[in-house]
Parts: sequence; C-alpha cells; structure tokens
Amino acid sequence: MAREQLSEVSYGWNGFADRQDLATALAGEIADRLTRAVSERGTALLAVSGGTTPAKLFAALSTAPIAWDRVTVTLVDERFVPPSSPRSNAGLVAANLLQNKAAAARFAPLYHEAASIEDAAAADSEALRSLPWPLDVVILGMGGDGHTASFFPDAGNLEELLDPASQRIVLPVHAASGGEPRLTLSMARIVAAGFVALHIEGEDKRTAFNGAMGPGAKKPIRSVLEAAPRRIEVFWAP
Ligand SMILES: O=C(O)[C@H](O)[C@@H](O)[C@H](O)[C@H](O)COP(=O)(O)O
Repeated sequence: MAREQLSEVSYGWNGFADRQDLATALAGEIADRLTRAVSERGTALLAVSGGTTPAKLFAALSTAPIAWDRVTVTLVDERFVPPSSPRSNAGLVAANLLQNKAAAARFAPLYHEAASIEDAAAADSEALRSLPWPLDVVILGMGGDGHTASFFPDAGNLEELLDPASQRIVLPVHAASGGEPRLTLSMARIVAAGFVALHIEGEDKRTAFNGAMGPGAKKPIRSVLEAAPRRIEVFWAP
C-alpha cells in the first residue's frame, strides 16, 4: 500500500486496474479484519456507506466465508426515508450485502420513523449505544464535492458533524446538496474504527480527491483524514 505524505495528512493509495479487482481485494481485506475482530473479541462491527459505488463490493463481500452470525452491520449514513424507498441505504444493503453468507449478519439500521430527523437521531443514538463499539471496519464513499458520510459542505451543522470530540453516535443533517434530510454517524465514531477504507471509482472522483488533498478550502473528506488516528486506505479504480 503506497504512502502519500501531504503536509499534515497521510493516506494509503490502493489503485486497481478495474472495479471488480478492487471489489475482490477490498472484500478480502474487510473479511480478514472482521474475522480477526471475531477471534479477538467474539464479535465484529462493520459500517458501510450507500450510494452507487459499493454494489460490486457488497456482492463480493456477501460471499466471504466468515462468521457472519457474529457480525453486526450498520450504516455510515442514511437518507431519512423508509427501507422501501429506492433512496434507502438500508434497502441497498439488504439487497446487495445481506445476501448469501452475509445474510446471517445482524443489521442495525439508522432510519426509524420519527416526527423529525432530530428525534430520529436521538432515538438512534440510544438504540445504537449497545452495539459493540468501536467499529472494526468503516467503508466510506466520497462525493465530487468532497463530502463523505453525510458531512456535506453545505450542511447547516457542519462544524458539529466534523467535531472529533462529539459524544453523539448519530447526528441529523440538513443539507440542500444531500437531498433528503440525513442521519450520519459522527466523526468520532467513524475515525475510531480499527480500519477505515475510502472507496472511490472513476477519474472524476480521483481528481476530486486529489483536489481535496491540495491547498484551498478544506473539504470534509480531508477533515476526516486529518482526524483519523490511523492512516485511512483509499481504494480506487478507473
Ligand atoms: O448515502 C450516501 O449517498 C453515501 O453514504 C454517501 O456518502 C456516498 O458515499 C457518496 O455520496 C458517494 O456516492 P456515490 O457512490 O453514489 O458516488
């Protein structure tokens, strides 16, 4: 894993010839780390992102021969929609990851029907408190604007979202660029993970990532890289 050192931020760069090679390699890395967590602490906690990128990865990971019945899967973030919605990350995970061998995993959703996104976030923080924190593996995505999770640059509460000291587990997000209101794991919970991978695909995303690593206004993805106590590994394919 090549190392890029930039001013005060570093990350591992793992480039692949094509998206299926990336999915196979990253699924193997995740499976190894989940297996190690189960052997060390009897359980493992995985958080994945939604969007259009992860489907191949989810399909590859779903067939991994690991002790899925000891694994809890949750989401890095979620749109404030029910699982039946085509916009639902829970629906995406159910259809693509919690299949095959991974169907035996426990799933902890972020979306709960509530009067407001604020009420849902508060309910989430209570419901998720009993999960076996810290996360063992987090898979992040990134938008062309440098957002990751639901840390959108135009979020009204971006400072709170990026606060590595926040004790909250789940935070509400209102950001026009994010579409529906969102629920997102807090920065603190994400960066405390044993392994964080950033999964991006396509030239535009590589350009956006490199831009976020350069001078200029700090993008949320850079804030996450800087806050992470362990080097984050970037997985990219054209
Ligand atoms: O709910 C979401 O949309 C994701 O959690 C979000 O953070 C995603 O990772 C990026 O927006 C990239 O999305 P694409 O994979 O669709 O480009």
